[in-house]
Amino acid sequence: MSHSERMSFETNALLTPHETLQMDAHMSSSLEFLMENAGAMVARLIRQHFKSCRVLVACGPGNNGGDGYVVARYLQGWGWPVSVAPWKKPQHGSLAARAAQEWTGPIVAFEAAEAMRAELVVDAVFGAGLSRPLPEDVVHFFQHVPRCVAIDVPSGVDGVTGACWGEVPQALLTVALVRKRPGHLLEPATGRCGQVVCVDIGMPEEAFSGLKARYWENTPSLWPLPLQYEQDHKYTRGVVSLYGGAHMPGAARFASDSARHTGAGLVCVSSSEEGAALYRTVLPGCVVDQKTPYDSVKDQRRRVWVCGPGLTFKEVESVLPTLLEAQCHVIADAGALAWADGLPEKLRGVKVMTPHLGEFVRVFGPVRTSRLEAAQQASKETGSVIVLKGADTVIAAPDGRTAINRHATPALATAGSGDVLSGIIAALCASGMPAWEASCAAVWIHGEAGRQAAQAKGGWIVAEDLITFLGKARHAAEKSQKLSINR
Ligand SMILES: NC(=O)C1=CN([C@@H]2O[C@H](COP(=O)(O)OP(=O)(O)OC[C@H]3O[C@@H](n4cnc5c(N)ncnc54)[C@H](O)[C@@H]3O)[C@@H](O)[C@H]2O)[C@@H](O)CC1
Ligand SMILES: [K+]
Repeated sequence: MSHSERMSFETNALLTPHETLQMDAHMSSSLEFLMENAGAMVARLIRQHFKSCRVLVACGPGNNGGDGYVVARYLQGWGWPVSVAPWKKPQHGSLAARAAQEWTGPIVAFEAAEAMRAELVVDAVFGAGLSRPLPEDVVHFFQHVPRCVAIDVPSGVDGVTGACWGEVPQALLTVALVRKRPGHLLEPATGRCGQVVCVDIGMPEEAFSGLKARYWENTPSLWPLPLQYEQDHKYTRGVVSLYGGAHMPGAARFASDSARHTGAGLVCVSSSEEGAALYRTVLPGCVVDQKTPYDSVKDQRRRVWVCGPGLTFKEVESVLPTLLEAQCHVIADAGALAWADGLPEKLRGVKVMTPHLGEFVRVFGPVRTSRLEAAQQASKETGSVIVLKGADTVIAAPDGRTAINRHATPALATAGSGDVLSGIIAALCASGMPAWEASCAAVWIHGEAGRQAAQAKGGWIVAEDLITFLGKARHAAEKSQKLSINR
């Protein structure tokens, strides 16, 4: 059992609407208590973030609306001027209907004019499970809202994929209940959520029984990094190999430097005669040879390979099939992805693929669902871990485990940054981490190095800067892991 499976629903696990329904079914006798707590917590957060002002709570017919009625009651109890605008009344006898009955304050029409009169609107129309386009009148209403706080998600956000069912409200603050949802971390929803704060509503532990987390926010508690030991030598730390192209040597240089700075014990670079002469001068810390891939893979220590950075179609063709035949652990990027143009089966056996969206589409075809689902599907079909890069990098494993990374910075958008990431993944795979955990850890460390470099350099960095911060970034992850163990 992997570390993440044992963790069940730790705080970085993300809840899908389907899992929320399962929990609710489990906790049917406590739902009223949970709704009361949810409403009270949202009201408290509003009190923390805003001064007393005219509040309008927009309530839908379901439990999201139910939470809204409770929020209204608490704010009014603290002396705030509050009205409720029901979009549709809750069904008679439902939990939300009971919450609505307890609201004795003003009820106004669900109209743009009312939204404009308010100073703050609470969006309690729909929760994260909405599966149809937002009704026109809801869109129109929220176009006139001054400041908005959303319960669960801004209405119209798909809680799993982060897709928006039309023009969703722009919230300043979104209050997640129990755990965040995948959609909170994925674009375009993230941009509509504002600050996302997760609150504890007193959900008992037993509600999680039988549930197995499948989505996580990418944090260091998800992937234990190997420690350093007194007895370590370079081979226990791990060997990373790459094939260095003769035409674009910079990419292989970034990948090998980054593997070394992340902790690989040894990096071996194989190349042609012409390439090897060049790599010997620019990579003094690496073993450079002119071995054919066929000869290289005979060395059982050279199991982990980066293939693709800086390679032409012909070079990939001459290396990758041999590596896959020998069942090496291949991290495929750049040229290797271009080589598979429209034919993902050519990459069968690759451990990790690291496409950005353009490369992903080139290999797998247009994304017809969401980026999240497309990455999951591609991972399932190919058996490879898919690292779909972006501001919200998705790391999907063939068994369905999916991490979403927000630990990054726009400063990473610089040439060579992807080569650095493939080197980090390789170093962590070579140290013995399983492919998905290594990929998650690498994406986090890459983001942390970017943040540290950007801070040190005043915001604008190049790939070389990133590499010099990798050791510190790995150390930051280790420190954070120690803290979470001690908690
Ligand atoms: N276990 C938890 O995490 C808890 C969740 N709670 C709340 O429960 C919410 C989820 O409640 P629900 O599952 O009732 O979902 P919603 O509150 O989103 O309700 C959806 C309702 O709206 C109706 N609807 C959607 N589109 C419509 C349309 N175009 N025309 C007419 N009706 C339409 C649906 O048929 C459904 O009845 C969460 O968002 C959260 O606010 C809280 O009450 C506390 C406990
Ligand atoms: K909402």
